[in-house]
Amino acid sequence: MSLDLLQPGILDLNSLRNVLIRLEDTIIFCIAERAQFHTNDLIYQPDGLGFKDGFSGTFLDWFLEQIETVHAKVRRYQSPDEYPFTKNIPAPILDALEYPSVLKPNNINVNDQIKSIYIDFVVPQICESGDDKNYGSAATRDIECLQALSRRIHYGKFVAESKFLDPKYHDTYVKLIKDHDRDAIMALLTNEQVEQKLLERLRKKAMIYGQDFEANTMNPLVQPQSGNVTDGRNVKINCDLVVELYRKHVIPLTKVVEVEYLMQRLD
Ligand SMILES: C=C(O[C@@H]1C=C(C(=O)O)C=C[C@H]1O)C(=O)O
Repeated sequence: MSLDLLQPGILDLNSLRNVLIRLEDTIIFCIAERAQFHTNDLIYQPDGLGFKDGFSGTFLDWFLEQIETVHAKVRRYQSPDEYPFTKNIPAPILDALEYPSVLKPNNINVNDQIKSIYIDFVVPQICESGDDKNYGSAATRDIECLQALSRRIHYGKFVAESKFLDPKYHDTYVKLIKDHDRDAIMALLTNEQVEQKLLERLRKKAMIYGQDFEANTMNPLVQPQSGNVTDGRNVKINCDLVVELYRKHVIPLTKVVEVEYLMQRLD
C-alpha cells in the first residue's frame, strides 16, 4: 500500500509524476539486482525445473503464485495501485481497508504483457547468458522487477483520472470517450516534453547508479562493450537498455492503461 494514496491532493498531476520519478530509481535498482545472476532460462520454461506438486507452468509463475497468494491474504491487492500477476488469488484474511474512492472501478490489468516484455526484452539484455543454478535468487529479483514495473505502468490510471478531472480538458475527454476515439484520446493525454525529459533523466540516473566506483568492483550494469568515459572515471553501463525499456515499453504501455481506463470512465 502506497501512503501516497492516503494523502490529500493525491490526484495532483505533479504529485503523481513525482511518484513515477521515484519509481525510476526503484526500477533501475531492481534491474541491477537481477543482473547479478545469469539468465537461468529454465525458470521461464514451462516445467523447466520439474515440479513435484503437480504445478504445470514455469518456476517463475509458481514462485509468483506462492508470493502473491500470501500478499493477497494480507490485502495487498485491495490497494488500487497494486495488481497481481496470478489469476486466482484468495480473499484477504484481514478486514478491508477504507481506501479513498479515487479511481472508477475497473479490471484493467496489463501484467501479462509486462511479464512478456520483461522475460523477452529485459532479462536477455541485463544478464549474462547461462545457468548459475541461482533459480530462487534470480526469480526473487524477477518478482521485484515485475512488481515495480507493474506499479509504475498501472499508475497510469491515476494519471488518466487526474487529466480527466482537469476542467481544461474534461469536456473534450467526455466527447472523445463517447466517440470511442482512442487515437484522439492517446494524442490528448500524451505529453512529449515530459517523456523526453524523463528519458534524459533516466540515462543520467543509469550512468550514475551504474558507475564503477571501485576499480575492482564489477557493477552488474557494467557492460564492457558499451563504455562511456566521463570525468576521468570509466562509466560502463547498459544505459541504452534502461532508456529503451522505457521508450519502447514502459511509457507506451502506461499510455495504453491511461486510454483504456478513460474508455471505461463513463460506464
Ligand atoms: C504519465 C503521463 O502520461 C503520459 C505518459 C508518460 C510516461 O509514461 O512517462 C509521460 C507523459 C505522458 O505522455 C504524464 O502525463 O505524466
